[in-house]
Amino acid sequence: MMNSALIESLTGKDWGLLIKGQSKASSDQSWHTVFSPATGKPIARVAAATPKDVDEAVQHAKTAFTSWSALPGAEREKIIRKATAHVRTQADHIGGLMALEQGKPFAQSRGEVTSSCDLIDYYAAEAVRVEGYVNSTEKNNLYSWVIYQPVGVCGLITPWNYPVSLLSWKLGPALATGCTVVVKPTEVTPLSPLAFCQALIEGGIPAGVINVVMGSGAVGAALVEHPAVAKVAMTGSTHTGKKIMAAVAGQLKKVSLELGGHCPAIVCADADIDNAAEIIAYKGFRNMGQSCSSVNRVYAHASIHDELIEKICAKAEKMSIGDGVIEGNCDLGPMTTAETLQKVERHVADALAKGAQLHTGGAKPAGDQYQTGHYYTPTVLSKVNRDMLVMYEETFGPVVPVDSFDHINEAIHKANDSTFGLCAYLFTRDFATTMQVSQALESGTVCVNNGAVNTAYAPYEGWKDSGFGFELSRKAIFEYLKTKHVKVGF
Ligand SMILES: NC(=O)c1ccc[n+]([C@@H]2O[C@H](COP(=O)([O-])OP(=O)(O)OC[C@H]3O[C@@H](n4cnc5c(N)ncnc54)[C@H](O)[C@@H]3O)[C@@H](O)[C@H]2O)c1
Ligand SMILES: C[N+](C)(C)CC=O
Repeated sequence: MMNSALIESLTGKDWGLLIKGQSKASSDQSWHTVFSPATGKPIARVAAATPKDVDEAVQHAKTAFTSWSALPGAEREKIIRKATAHVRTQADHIGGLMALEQGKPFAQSRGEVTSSCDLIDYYAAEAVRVEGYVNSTEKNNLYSWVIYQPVGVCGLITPWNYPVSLLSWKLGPALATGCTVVVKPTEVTPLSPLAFCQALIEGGIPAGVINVVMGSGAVGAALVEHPAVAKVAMTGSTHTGKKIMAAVAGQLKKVSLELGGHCPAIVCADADIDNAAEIIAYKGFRNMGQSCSSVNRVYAHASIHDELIEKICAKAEKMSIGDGVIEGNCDLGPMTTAETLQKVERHVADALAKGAQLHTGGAKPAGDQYQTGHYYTPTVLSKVNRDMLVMYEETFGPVVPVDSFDHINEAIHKANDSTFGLCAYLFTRDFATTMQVSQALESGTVCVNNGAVNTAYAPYEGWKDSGFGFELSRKAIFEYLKTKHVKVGF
């Protein structure tokens, strides 16, 4: 729980851009206000960067690249680990800002900060493992080896649902490989990623290696288009991802895009139904469904359809909802933005108008304390079909629609009938079904009988409109490296 002294220390301030380790106002003195999703009240103001500020940040990152990339990997590892150790001491402060601006309950926000440090440490360990290799050649006096070198200045553009975690996925490999960065957090939740970067710098990351520019999508566009930015890593909507692809087309820079999802869960007749219900409720409702890997639609075998719905509803109804700044251990907070809440309301209304059945939720929670903020109750629908928005558009809210199937091929067909391909879930005890279905699903990640989509050691990449380019695992390292073949004759 956040005490009033902590809340007071975090609110009502002006936060500057972070350029070469210095906090500064934007060149045109413009500010952007950040609002609380729980109360609708202003929390703080952040400087809104101009293209001139973006250029300044990139130039400092470019200068810092020379010395940071020249450090031995072991030295970078030491500096990064010292910095994350310092960030951990600031977890209340950074997690508090996240709870205030994003709505995620304080305990979960704080946990996001510390797990992000763990992830950056995972990559710090990789700094000494950027290895090349030697080839056998066509002649005895010819030598050939392949080495990897950091790409240079990276533009890291992030969304509001996991404002620190999704930044750490990019910062970790970028810093470990010797790249320097300019971060453009979303305008909705800029405070926690800014404070996270500030703490890394206080902890010893040299000035200029990490810079932060805040502001709207136009600031992101200026960063993407800057000729000295060698690589862009962005997490966000498919719509913005496509705009970034169009913008970089003229410059041919490296890009990785983690975009939207519409993740299916298939529950077979032989599944452990309690486990399936628990994971579907957790993945469908946690963070108010504002996750790219949320369970967005369920296909349940007809024989267990009703039982599964009953069990998901029981989990949903037990979830506590509150202002996660005050009730730091509640399960769910408000949704982050008014637009996302409106989208959820529109999706549920559309489904009901087209014949869906509402089992639980479908409205704001009762009680005066929920009427101002962006609150919504976890919602379960059945009798859904492909004509309903909720079955094909990313809802990004706490709604689990459940359809049924008779034969597994029907479930596979329905699961793949999507423009997205980020994650999919399967619940079965049968090994052959596991092999057949996981092979057939058009998705970058398939989780069978579990919901732990993101682990440091496994690659994460979307298929189809969910983007491309790796995050997490050793594979992400190569997103921040250039390959060089050196061929020598004596
Ligand atoms: N695949 C994943 O790993 C993953 C993870 C989390 C969220 N997401 C997706 O993110 C979306 C929600 O986040 P959001 O609403 O912040 O997304 P968004 O696309 O609106 O914004 C993401 C970031 O891009 C910036 N931006 C906007 N226009 C830009 C432009 N023209 N050029 C450069 N940058 C620009 C924004 O300011 C923000 O910082 C959802 O679609 C969700 O699925 C995907
Ligand atoms: C994968 N996760 C939950 C960290 C963020 C996706 O939105």
